Amino acid sequence: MWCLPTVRPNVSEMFKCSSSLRRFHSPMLKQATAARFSTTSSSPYLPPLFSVAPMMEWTDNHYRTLARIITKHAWLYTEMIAAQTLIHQQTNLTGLLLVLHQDRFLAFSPQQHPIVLQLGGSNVESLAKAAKLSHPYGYDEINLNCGCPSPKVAGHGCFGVTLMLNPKLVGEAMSAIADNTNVPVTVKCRIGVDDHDSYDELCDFVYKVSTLSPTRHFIVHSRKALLGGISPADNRRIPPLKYEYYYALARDFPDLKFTINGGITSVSKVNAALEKGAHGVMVGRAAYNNP
Ligand SMILES: Cc1cc2nc3c(=O)[nH]c(=O)nc-3n(C[C@H](O)[C@H](O)[C@H](O)COP(=O)(O)O)c2cc1C
Repeated sequence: MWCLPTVRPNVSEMFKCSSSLRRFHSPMLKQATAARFSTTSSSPYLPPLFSVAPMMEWTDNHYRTLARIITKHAWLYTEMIAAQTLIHQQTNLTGLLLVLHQDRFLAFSPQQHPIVLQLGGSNVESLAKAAKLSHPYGYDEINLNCGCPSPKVAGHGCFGVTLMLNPKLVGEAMSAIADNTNVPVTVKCRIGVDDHDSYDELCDFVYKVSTLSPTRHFIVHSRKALLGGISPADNRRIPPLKYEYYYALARDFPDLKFTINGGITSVSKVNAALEKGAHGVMVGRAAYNNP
């Protein structure tokens, strides 16, 4: 049995922390980025210290170009791309970085490194093929979306956040993706879905995915998803954030890395999460609305 911390993290304490932009240009962040690139089998895997979340129709090439002017070190995620789309579009994939006008699916300018490709899908073969198709572009990491509650995504079989209900499938998919790439593979998930919201079920998901595949890093949007008809936007607002689930995962799986996501809206909150022990922090809406 897994258990939550007996003392709930004191959120107001988390927010009492000096805010300083210097942190983002600090030698610590530079070192973390350099260390991550030079990871060998003998050195431990390091997750990005700070990243900008994947956001459909928001974190496109234009936004990422702007973001990279602002920050050299933040990790940038693509919008989610469905594995099936890449397969259908494979004749339009050039395999070259700089042909953005011809290849709007995978091409990006080299300045955007470090950059993560987020895939969506649940068919193991399609995800493997999509990972293979993305290989020539040189993404720094491949991430699987296990958090999207959109009925367009989650409503069509096992895709997005509904994947959390099938950890074995996610483990197999991650293993197949890893077999077709030489970069780290990661999962972005919620803390639960509908009534499947116990800490035990979340641990079961993390345990199965990490034992069935080389996934060592989970990005945790720390609220559950409600599939019963609320909009994707409300699903990012209504279910309450439960950061205690995130910190408990970081405590209970010492061999894995976890990035915290959800409701982090300022530099001081980023720093507070890092000081509290988060391995990495991902910011979504705030990084778009106030770059
Ligand atoms: C417009 C929009 C589009 C999003 N698209 C995706 C997506 O493609 N993949 C994904 O994993 N999450 C997506 N998300 C969720 C964000 O990545 C993030 O988990 C969520 O916004 C919570 O973080 P925040 O409170 O810092 O915004 C999207 C969020 C927004 C606002």
